[in-house]
Amino acid sequence: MYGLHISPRNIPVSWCLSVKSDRFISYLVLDVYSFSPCILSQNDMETRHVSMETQSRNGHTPSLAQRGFDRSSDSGGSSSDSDGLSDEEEDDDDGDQDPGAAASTPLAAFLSFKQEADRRTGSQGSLEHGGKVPESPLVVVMSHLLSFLEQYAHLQQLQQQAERYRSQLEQRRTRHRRQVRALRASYRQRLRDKNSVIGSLEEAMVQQATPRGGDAGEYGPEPGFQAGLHRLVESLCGLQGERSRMCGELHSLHCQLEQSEQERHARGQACQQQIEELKKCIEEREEELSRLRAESGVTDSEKRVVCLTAENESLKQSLTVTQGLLQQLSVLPAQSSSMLLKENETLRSRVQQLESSLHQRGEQLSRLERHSEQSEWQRCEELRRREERLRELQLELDKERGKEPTVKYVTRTMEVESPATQRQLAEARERNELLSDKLSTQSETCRQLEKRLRLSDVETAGLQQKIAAYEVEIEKLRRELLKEIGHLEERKEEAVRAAAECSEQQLQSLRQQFMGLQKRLAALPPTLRSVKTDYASLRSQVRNFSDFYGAAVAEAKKQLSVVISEMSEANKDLLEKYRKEVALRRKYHEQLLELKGNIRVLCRVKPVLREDQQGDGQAVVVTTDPDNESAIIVLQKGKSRTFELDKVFQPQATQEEVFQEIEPLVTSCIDGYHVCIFAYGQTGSGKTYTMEGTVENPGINQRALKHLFSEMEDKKDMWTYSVNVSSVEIYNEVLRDLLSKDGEKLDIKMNPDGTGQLHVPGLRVIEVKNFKHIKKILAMAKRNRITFGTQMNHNSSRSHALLTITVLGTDLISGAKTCGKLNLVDLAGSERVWKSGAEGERLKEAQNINRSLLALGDVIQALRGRQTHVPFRNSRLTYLLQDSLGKGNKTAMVVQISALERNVGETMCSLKFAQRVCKVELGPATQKIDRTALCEQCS
Ligand SMILES: Nc1ncnc2c1ncn2[C@@H]1O[C@H](COP(=O)(O)OP(=O)(O)OP(=O)(O)O)[C@@H](O)[C@H]1O
Repeated sequence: MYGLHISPRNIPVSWCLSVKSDRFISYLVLDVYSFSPCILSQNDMETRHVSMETQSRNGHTPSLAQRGFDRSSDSGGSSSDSDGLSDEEEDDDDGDQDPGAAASTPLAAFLSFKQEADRRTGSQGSLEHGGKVPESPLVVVMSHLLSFLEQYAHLQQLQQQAERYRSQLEQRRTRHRRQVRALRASYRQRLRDKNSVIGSLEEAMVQQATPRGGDAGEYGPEPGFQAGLHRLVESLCGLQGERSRMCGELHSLHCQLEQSEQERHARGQACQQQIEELKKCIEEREEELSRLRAESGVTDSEKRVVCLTAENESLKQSLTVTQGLLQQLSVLPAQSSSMLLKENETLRSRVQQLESSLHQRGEQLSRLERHSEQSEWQRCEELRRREERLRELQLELDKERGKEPTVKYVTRTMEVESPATQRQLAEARERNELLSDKLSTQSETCRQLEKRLRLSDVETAGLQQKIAAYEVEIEKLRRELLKEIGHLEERKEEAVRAAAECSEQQLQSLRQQFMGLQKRLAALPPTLRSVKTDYASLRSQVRNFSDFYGAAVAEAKKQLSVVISEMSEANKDLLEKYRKEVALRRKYHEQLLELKGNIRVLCRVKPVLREDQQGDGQAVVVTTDPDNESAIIVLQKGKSRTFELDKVFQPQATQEEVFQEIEPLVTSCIDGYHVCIFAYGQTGSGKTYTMEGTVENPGINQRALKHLFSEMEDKKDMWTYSVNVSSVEIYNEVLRDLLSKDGEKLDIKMNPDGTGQLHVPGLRVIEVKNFKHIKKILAMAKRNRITFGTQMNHNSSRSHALLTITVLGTDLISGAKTCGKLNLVDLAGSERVWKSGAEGERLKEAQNINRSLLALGDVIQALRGRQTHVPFRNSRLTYLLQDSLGKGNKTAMVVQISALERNVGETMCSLKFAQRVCKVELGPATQKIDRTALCEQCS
């Protein structure tokens, strides 16, 4: 176990932090005066305790750091008094400044002690546990604190070094001052000597220049002149000696300078070495810090989190196992299983809660880690700034060194130019003062840094407290979790126990069931025997039943055949009756038609359309009588005239209503009659609309064919039919096939078989199978018909169109054959040439149309007058309709009229024509039926 306590017990002037383990106790002692840390083992502390007690009894309280720094402070003290020392003494003093002195600081002692402790811990741990002993977070914090202190000690060392350099600088300055003083004195001396020499020389020169009297002057030098010369020679010799002495001095100064240069160089190297060491130390610290962070500290918390997660996982697994167990025990009573499920749910939610709280704690830890990282980073920053400062100091020092040659130069030139030397001296002083100022500011900076360090210490302490609090909390949580796990384990065991009990009960009940089944199995053989006898008797019964069943079926068949024969007889009677009924219906139908007249004339009034409401004569002059379906009244020039026809359709009459009226005629075609239905009227009165109609609202043609096919379908049990279709147009008295693409000109000829029937060679006749087919044929015929736009009709049919449908029927029972023919004719519009404005080709068309219509009128007239000769051959139209318009045929004419005043003339003409037709009697219609053989005339 590790523990931390602050013990002011035996050290009244220092704070003591002790790291206590099972094996050893280490003390970190912080001197309150010098703020210098040192590490002591237990023995050291014992010794120290004794010595301090002794010293405290003597009334003296020494500082540990003071002791540790005795040497450096001593050297500082000696340097402060070095002003009065000689050069030799100063050199000795400099030589005492050992760059490796830092190794003897308390911090170095601590480091060596710590390494020793680490080594011992490692060896002991490996011996005891055979592995690594995990470091407590407290130890990690301690080591962080110590690394702080270590760096602080480095800073102090740097300060001391700076102090040393300052004192050295001061010494050099004093030495230079002394040298300058000596030089000045020697210079003055030499000046005096020179002045005296100059004075003696001047005297000599004056003496030589003075004219001498007597012979003595002419014969040899005077004794004064010789003495001056002698003095001159002497002074020259003195000057030479002086010069050589000065050279010697200069040489010695050179030597001194070189020596000092070398010293400086050595010191610079030492400084550099120290800086390198410091850097290495910092790197080591950083590595150690990262290692610690990886192994302990933050990782420790992470390990705990991992540990808790693993525990959580194991809990989850146990929960899964419990769930599996619960599923296996699903046979347990519903109540207990639901209870277990509930418990399971609560346990799961509890585990989730714990997981979430763990997650929160993990987050808190990570926040703390971030915070500590931040403070670490700040510390590193601080360290870096200090390094930079140190570098600056180094640079300044180097600069100072670089200034030496200037001083040398000054020394050299001092001999000749004294004022210049003085000026440089003054400048050097100023620089010195500036340097002093800088030094003072640096000292100030150092003090500030100290302050900051103290603040960071306080912060570290706060962080340490926080870490401790978090650890306590984590420990609490861990205990809670363990408690919860224990609780869960108990519950799980209880559930397992309950499940085991329940399964035991189940086993018991199963055993009982098994015993019961065994008993029942023992009682089964006699039952099986009785069942076997029953089965044998049943088999024999079944065999007898099949014989009985065969006889019964044969009897039933006989009875059925008798009944069927009776039924078929009855059916024959019914069929006969039905045939009679059909014949009767046909007879009545024919009688009805005969009563109505053989040519039926219907009138359809065209409604007034939007396009008709243009121009003059828009008044409606045609009216119908609602009480009389046969009457139509036309108002012309103030006079009204009533026409009586078979049927008059109102303008609003539909296509279906019109067809209903002629439907009996179409039906008679199936029965072998020749029927002709044609539309007559002025151009644009609605003939094509009535016959062909539109796509949405088809006219008589399409509806008649549809009706034919529907009738044939109804009679298919008794009759088979084949339907052939052909279509021609008569344009300008020329016959053209509307179902042929080449549009070849056709001719009407007598059938060479001698029956007197007409026949058109080359006409395309198409057999139609169903109604869809006929639609296509009608569309083709419509496309091929010639139409042009006229003043009366934008899409006027300029030809007579004839659609011929031949229906050949065969009675399936009697073999009788019928041949009916239905001619559906859309006549070209009658028009007044002057009114339609036709000319050229249109005029020719109109003339032909009118001519053929006139021929039709003539035929009608002849038929009406029962003339022996009917002029059918006067036109192609009448010639072609000969077998449908003649006697024994059924004909219906739809007269189309316009109700407008402007067409009243044509309306009158049409109605007059219709009335004439109305009076035509064709005689009773004859059925074209061959009861013995094929209908030759129709084939
Ligand atoms: N009962 C009606 N209801 C609605 N529109 C009609 C009716 N009768 C005729 N029309 C319309 O009147 C116009 C002329 O009719 P249609 O072409 O049938 O006359 P037409 O007598 O055949 O003329 P043409 O002899 O010149 O061929 C057509 O657009 C047609 O749709």
